Amino acid sequence: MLTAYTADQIRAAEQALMARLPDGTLMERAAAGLAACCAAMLGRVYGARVVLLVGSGDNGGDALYAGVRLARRGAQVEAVLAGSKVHEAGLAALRQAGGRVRGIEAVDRADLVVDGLVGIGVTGALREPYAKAVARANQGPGLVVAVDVPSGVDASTGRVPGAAIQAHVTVTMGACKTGLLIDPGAGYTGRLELVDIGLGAYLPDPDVAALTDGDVADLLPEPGAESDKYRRGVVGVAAGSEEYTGAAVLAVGGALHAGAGMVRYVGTAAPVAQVRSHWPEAVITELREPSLDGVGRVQAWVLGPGLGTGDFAHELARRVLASDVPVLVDADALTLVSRDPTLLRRSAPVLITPHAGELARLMRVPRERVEASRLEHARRAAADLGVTVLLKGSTTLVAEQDRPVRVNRTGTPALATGGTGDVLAGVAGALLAQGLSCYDAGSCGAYLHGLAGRLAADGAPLVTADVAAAIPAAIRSLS
Ligand SMILES: NC(=O)C1=CN([C@@H]2O[C@H](COP(=O)(O)OP(=O)(O)OC[C@H]3O[C@@H](n4cnc5c(N)ncnc54)[C@H](OP(=O)(O)O)[C@@H]3O)[C@@H](O)[C@H]2O)[C@@H](O)CC1
Ligand SMILES: Nc1ncnc2c1ncn2[C@@H]1O[C@H](COP(=O)(O)OP(=O)(O)O)[C@@H](O)[C@H]1O
Ligand SMILES: [K+]
Repeated sequence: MLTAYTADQIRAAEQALMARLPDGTLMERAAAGLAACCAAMLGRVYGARVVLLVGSGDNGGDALYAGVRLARRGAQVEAVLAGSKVHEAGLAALRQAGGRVRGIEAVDRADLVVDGLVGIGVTGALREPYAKAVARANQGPGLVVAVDVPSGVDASTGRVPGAAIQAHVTVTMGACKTGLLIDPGAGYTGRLELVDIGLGAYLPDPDVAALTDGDVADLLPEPGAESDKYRRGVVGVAAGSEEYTGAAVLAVGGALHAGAGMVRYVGTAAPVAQVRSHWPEAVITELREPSLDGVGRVQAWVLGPGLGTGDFAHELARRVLASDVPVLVDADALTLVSRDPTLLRRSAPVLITPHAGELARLMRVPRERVEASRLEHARRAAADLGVTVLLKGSTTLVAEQDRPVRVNRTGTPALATGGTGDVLAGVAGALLAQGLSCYDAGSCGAYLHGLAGRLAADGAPLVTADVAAAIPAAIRSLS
């Protein structure tokens, strides 16, 4: 599990650790790790042009001391001092090692730019002259390594209120910061490198966490010798309509490939015909009325993809949500729920799977506000609605009250294509039916969906149905 922390959590841990160590030890460790990463990025240090962007805090100190180490290995190190003050001891050490102070134009000929403008101490949008320095460094020819956090990214939230460094690599000290995993900040981070400065024992419970292959492999249920199709979990899919038949096919496809013992599909004539021809293994009930009578027992429902938002869909949604099993609420069912919040009054678990626009509608706020503060809105929706929230997007989040928000890191922009959300609903629904909690089903579902998206795309545009078909390969790739 990759765990991440807010700036306040990191500061508290650093203070506890620092109290036991001689002054300067942590910065020394940070600088040593940073210099090693810089050297690896450069390949050859001797003769390389390294430009340090130095702000007025300890983030600048890290950059200066890393610069000292690189200068001693023969790099030509230049420091651009952008702050109202500077870490004086660091600057003196750099000068002694042969480093020089230069103007911002130095970035135009840098092989490597080290962004030490600001780290966890940032407040609000970058001020001048930092913002101009950032714009110039982003346009320059050199590789860019961010110290601790790309300057301009809020370490605790991932918000980017103004200019920010676009890093190729971010070398983060002691522990990962929340803002490096959450968009928009995650999009500025590049590859993430963690330098161990000995903080581990002092860290509290994480703010957010990202699953790894091993975590997902451990969480996924494995059928045992005593399994039968009912014990493995039956997932009900209430999706599709006369107008939208494809969503039903994709959601059932996702569920079938994610290990459900059986999929029961309910829908009207047109989607029933499509589901029947694509998936002979699904057990189908054709609905003339919005009723679940005679459908048979399921362990979890997937409700909503392509369902429509008329009276028929509303009544079907009401009946599904009146059941006593977990329900995944997606797409059109989210529209129904935002119109009629009483639908969510139930005691069994609910996993909602909105994208930013759907969550904005549910929370009655502008979409841009959700996009800018995804973490805050996912958390707030989980608390206000009393449900588990899977907020889709370039980094998908799974929020549940009193748990670290799970961030999915397997996604790929190739998934930004019609119908992939329907597949995800089926996959996560199948995991719910197999007994995973909403929190685990949502986060493992997003993880497998992302891996499957990568496998299906393999460097080219993907066809959505291939994402469902690639779920078994994604599961195999975990071990
Ligand atoms: N503590 C430790 O043990 C360790 C800490 N470590 C390192 O220290 C870093 C934290 O250092 P920190 O606390 O000095 O804060 P930091 O991020 O340098 O920024 C503060 C300065 O930024 C400025 N500033 C703020 N907002 C701004 C804005 N919008 N636009 C422009 N400027 C703005 C503000 O300047 P001022 O307004 O005072 O001129 C303030 O002085 C941490 O990220 C890690 O790299 C590691 O070495 C490991 C050990
Ligand atoms: N840029 C991106 N990077 C990674 N994943 C993405 C990106 N854009 C969209 N996705 C994923 O693609 C899926 C799209 O789902 P959704 O918005 O419901 O679309 P649809 O309704 O067409 O199925 C979600 O799982 C989302 O997380
Ligand atoms: K920085």
